Formats: sequence, structure tokens, C-alpha cells
Amino acid sequence: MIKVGIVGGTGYTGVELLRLLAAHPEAQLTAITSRKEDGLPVADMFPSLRGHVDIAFSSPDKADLKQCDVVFFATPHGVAMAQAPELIAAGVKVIDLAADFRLKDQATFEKWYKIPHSAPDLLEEAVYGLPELNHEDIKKARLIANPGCYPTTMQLGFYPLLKAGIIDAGNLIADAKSGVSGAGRKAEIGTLFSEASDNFKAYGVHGHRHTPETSAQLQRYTDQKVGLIFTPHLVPMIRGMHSTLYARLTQDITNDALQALFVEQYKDAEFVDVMPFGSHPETRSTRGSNMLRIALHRPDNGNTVVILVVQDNLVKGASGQAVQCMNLMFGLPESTGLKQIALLP
Ligand SMILES: NC(=O)C1=CN([C@@H]2O[C@H](COP(=O)(O)OP(=O)(O)OC[C@H]3O[C@@H](n4cnc5c(N)ncnc54)[C@H](OP(=O)(O)O)[C@@H]3O)[C@@H](O)[C@H]2O)C=CC1
Ligand SMILES: CC(=O)N[C@@H](CCC(=O)OP(=O)(O)O)C(=O)O
Repeated sequence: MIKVGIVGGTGYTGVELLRLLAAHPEAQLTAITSRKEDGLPVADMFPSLRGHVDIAFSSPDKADLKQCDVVFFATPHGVAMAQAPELIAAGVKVIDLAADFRLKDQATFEKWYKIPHSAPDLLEEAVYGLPELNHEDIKKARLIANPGCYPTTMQLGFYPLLKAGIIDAGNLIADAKSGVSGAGRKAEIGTLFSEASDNFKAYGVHGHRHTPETSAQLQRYTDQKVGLIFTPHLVPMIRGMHSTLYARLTQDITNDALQALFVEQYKDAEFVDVMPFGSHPETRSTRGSNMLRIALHRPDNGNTVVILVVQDNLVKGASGQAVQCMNLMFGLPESTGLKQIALLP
């Protein structure tokens, strides 16, 4: 059994990790931290876990994380970088759901996250945890930088076209919508029911930290200079993410050939569903599951491809993806414990 620790077990990605790992046949929940709930049985806070999780929260300074084989950090940016060096030196694998190790360039990280990086020596070693594109490196990794939720949709949507060299990489556009759980469980005015429900708005239009993350990753796959305009929106639902991506074709290609590119690229990807050309994927078709669905469109058969991508921000956009990485790091089949079918309605 893989002994698992979770730092930040009371947040939304933390409890999602608990839901997935409690049902994982090879994982043993060993330490779960909370600064505020030290000693409280986990299932007292989350009754959905009664009968499945029988340990209590412990404060991060008391939790013996070094006895674990892997520790997930489901914490705000800046927490994992403080503890990862010691854990890794002790032979513990680390999976950070925050952004501490996602950007290789320290200055870019500090510019966007406005905190000094305390473990820059680990930036080079960290492996970006997007299994569909980084499978082999993840298997060997000691430290995983789990991708942001929006960047997962943007990368998996643009990648086949970029790799084929048939789009203008300098003019990528992503118009994306997230459910409110994307902002986490912490108390904030913007996520109050009366602020976020029956309402719809864009945010971060002049610049969002997921733009440099996505651009830096996409840049690995093309010689052209990547240019990305990304506009996130908050939609009045709890879970779910819908990204509408636009790319300009630079070569003649039929719709069948476009579709074939995506089908071929993801034929072995258990968690990417390339739907029939012209489909309209719904966020609820991924709710609670680790599946990401993609559908291609070509308005008026012109030179713009529209790529629709949906996922559950808490599963494929965060905790499910992190468990997928754990499976690879420990030599397990990638889908172990991740076969949940989406909830409908
Ligand atoms: N929500 C989402 O859809 C996604 C989130 N992420 C990223 O995952 C991370 C977690 O997000 P989310 O679960 O939404 O956040 P939440 O705000 O819901 O939870 C944060 C958790 O971190 C703990 N925590 C906060 N500060 C510290 C600290 N200094 N030391 C130790 N623990 C701390 C909190 O617990 P306590 O106060 O009890 O200690 C809580 O359990 C974030 O970095 C987020 O950006 C990534 C992709 C998607
Ligand atoms: C709706 C909402 O607020 N979403 C979050 C993104 C969540 C995520 O992926 O976060 P990290 O990259 O910070 O880990 C945001 O836009 O800040």
C-alpha cells in the first residue's frame, strides 16, 4: 500500500483527494493536516467520508509526513516550497497542487505570485504533471507540479494542432469559464452565494497567472513564438470548467483530417474523450469524474478551428490529475481508483 499524506485536507481539492484516495485500492491515508482542526476526525467534518476515512486531522507541525511514501500539498501557493526540500531529501515523493513548481523561471513565478521562491533549486527537477503529455517523466519524478485547472484544458485542446504545425501559434485565444469551487473553500466575498449565483462575469482579463503557465508549456511544442489571450469567467455553478479555444489554421486541411489528428493523439489517453466532430460537450458530462472531453468545430468551414474542452475543475483540473500522477509514479495502471463515471444530472 502507498502511504499517503495530504497537507490541506479541509479545502476543496483536499477533500476531493480524500474522496478519491479513500476508494483507491493501493492507497492508505496516513496523515491529513489542518491548522484549525487538529484532532477532529476527518469524517466529522465531511460526513460523506463516514465509514471510509477513520483518521483525524493533525496540525501540520505535528503530522509525521516523513513516514509517508507520497505527500500531496492541497494548499495555497508558497506552502509546498517550504516543506518539499526536506520531504524529498527524506525519500518522500511530493505532488503540489499549487503553482510553486509549475514555472521553471523563478523571476516569472515571483512576478505573478508575488512571493519569493524559497526552493528555487528544485524548479529544474520538478516535472509538470500533465500525464497525457509528460507520461514518461512523471513516472520517474520525485516532485510533481500539478497543472492549474484552466491550463489543463488549454494545453490538451491546443496541443495536437501545435504539434502538427498547422496553426498560427502567435494568435491563440482561450475563452474559459469555471465553477465557483475553482476559487477554493476559503471565505471570500466574491464567492458568497449572493455574489456568485445568478451572476456571470469575466475576471483577470488584463492578465491571469495561468497565461504564463500555459504559454511556457505550449512553447515546448513549437518553434513559433506562442501568443495566448486567455480570459477566465466565473459561472454560477459549483463544479465544472468549459474552455472555448480558437486557433487560426495556416494550412489547408479537411475536417476529417483535423478530427483524425485529435483521435490519433489521444487514442491511448484514458481520460481524454475526443467526441464526434461538431459535438457540444457539457460540463456535467465530467462532473465527479477524471474525464476531459474535447470537440472540434470549424465555423463556415473557414480557417478558424474552435475547440471546446470540458472537465471537472476539481478532478481532472486538480485532484484526479494528481492521483493519475501518483499512479504513474508508483508504477500502477494510470486509471487505478479513477474510473468514476460522471454524475448526471
Ligand atoms: N479549486 C480548484 O479547482 C483548484 C485549485 N488548485 C490549487 O490547489 C490548491 C488548493 O486549492 P483549494 O483546495 O481550492 O483551496 P482551499 O482554500 O479550499 O483549501 C486550502 C487548504 O490549505 C490549508 N492551508 C491554508 N494555508 C495553509 C498553510 N499555510 N499551511 C498548511 N495548510 C494551509 C487549508 O486548511 P487549514 O486552514 O485547515 O489548515 C485548506 O485545507 C491551491 O493552490 C489552488 O490554487 C488547482 C487547480 C484547481
Ligand atoms: C474560479 C477561480 O477563481 N479559479 C482560480 C483558479 C484555480 C486554479 O487552478 O488554481 P491555481 O493555478 O491557483 O492552482 C483562479 O482563477 O484563480
